[in-house]
Amino acid sequence: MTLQPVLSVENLHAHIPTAAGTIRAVNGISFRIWPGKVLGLMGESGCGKSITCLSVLGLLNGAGKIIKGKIRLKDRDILSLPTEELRKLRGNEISMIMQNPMSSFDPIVSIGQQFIETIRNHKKVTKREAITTALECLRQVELPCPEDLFNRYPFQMSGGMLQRVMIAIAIASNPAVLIADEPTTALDVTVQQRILGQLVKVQEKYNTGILLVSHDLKVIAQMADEVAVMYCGYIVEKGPAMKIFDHPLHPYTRALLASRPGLQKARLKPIKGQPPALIDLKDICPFFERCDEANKACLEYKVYLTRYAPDHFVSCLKYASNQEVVLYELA
Ligand SMILES: Nc1ncnc2c1ncn2[C@@H]1O[C@H](COP(=O)(O)OP(=O)(O)OP(=O)(O)O)[C@@H](O)[C@H]1O
Repeated sequence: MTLQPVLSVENLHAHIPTAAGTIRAVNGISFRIWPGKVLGLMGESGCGKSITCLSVLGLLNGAGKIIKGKIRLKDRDILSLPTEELRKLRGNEISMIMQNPMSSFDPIVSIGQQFIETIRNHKKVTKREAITTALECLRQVELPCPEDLFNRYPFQMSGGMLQRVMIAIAIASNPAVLIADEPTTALDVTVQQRILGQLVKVQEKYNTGILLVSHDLKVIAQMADEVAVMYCGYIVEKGPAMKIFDHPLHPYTRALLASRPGLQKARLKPIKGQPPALIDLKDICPFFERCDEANKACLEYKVYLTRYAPDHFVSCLKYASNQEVVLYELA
């Protein structure tokens, strides 16, 4: 039997219309998530990571629009599903854990009530069955005294505890895919490690495929099997985590690794300049202005993400063969 990805995203474009112009937030990205594997999505702030997650979850909600592309959850075409079907899918086969757990809970409803309602929104079970499932899931994420937590309100819990409740809610449906957008950013290091440990348990126990978004390279290095590096709405490099961290190819990936506290001991070197505005982004290599290795040819040829090794992809003229580049049309 051939292994099927749990989620596949193909040539996804998502734009945000604003009064000042169109923000090209996601520009033709493709990736797959495999059962029981973690894809780490990393890149600077504003590069389109969250808009990618929201697109996959069908939660752009009018703020943005998917212009083209395909998103498949196993063999279902998510983009063609009616809103109600998509809502059922969310919280069932595809679950999410967001950066700020406090804003994901209703402050005036107890944790237990919110947990039970979420379960019963997606499954035809009695209240008693929902309580049993909820308590079991809270125990799985090693929260002490789940019965006591049931009666608490979100403000009576720490960020780390709420994040674990979010994971408990996410696993209640045994999801095929879990989208975790900066799940540990707001937490101190000890709590962060506990949350990451929980995610690994979910991944192993349920064979869940995880899309893990983080700007923390250590988190990505610790968790990801594969990594996609995003810049200005493009994936500029993609491959096994070991290759991306040990032998990065794209000048942006190398600059990003050198600029962030991560695994290397060398002194941090900030990336010069700023990313270009995504409003009416020009159709040239988005890293051109900041790249130490750029030359005139970068302005003449367009390079797509191309295969450098069987499992390693990069979009940079340096690595492209003649067949893989296209002359820009002169304006
Ligand atoms: N609701 C919105 N209205 C207008 N622009 C938006 C909106 N949400 C995101 N953007 C813009 O879309 C682009 C991509 O944003 P996105 O939130 O996906 O980036 P990100 O990589 O997740 O950043 P961060 O790491 O800071 O969360 C940015 O230029 C951002 O300013």
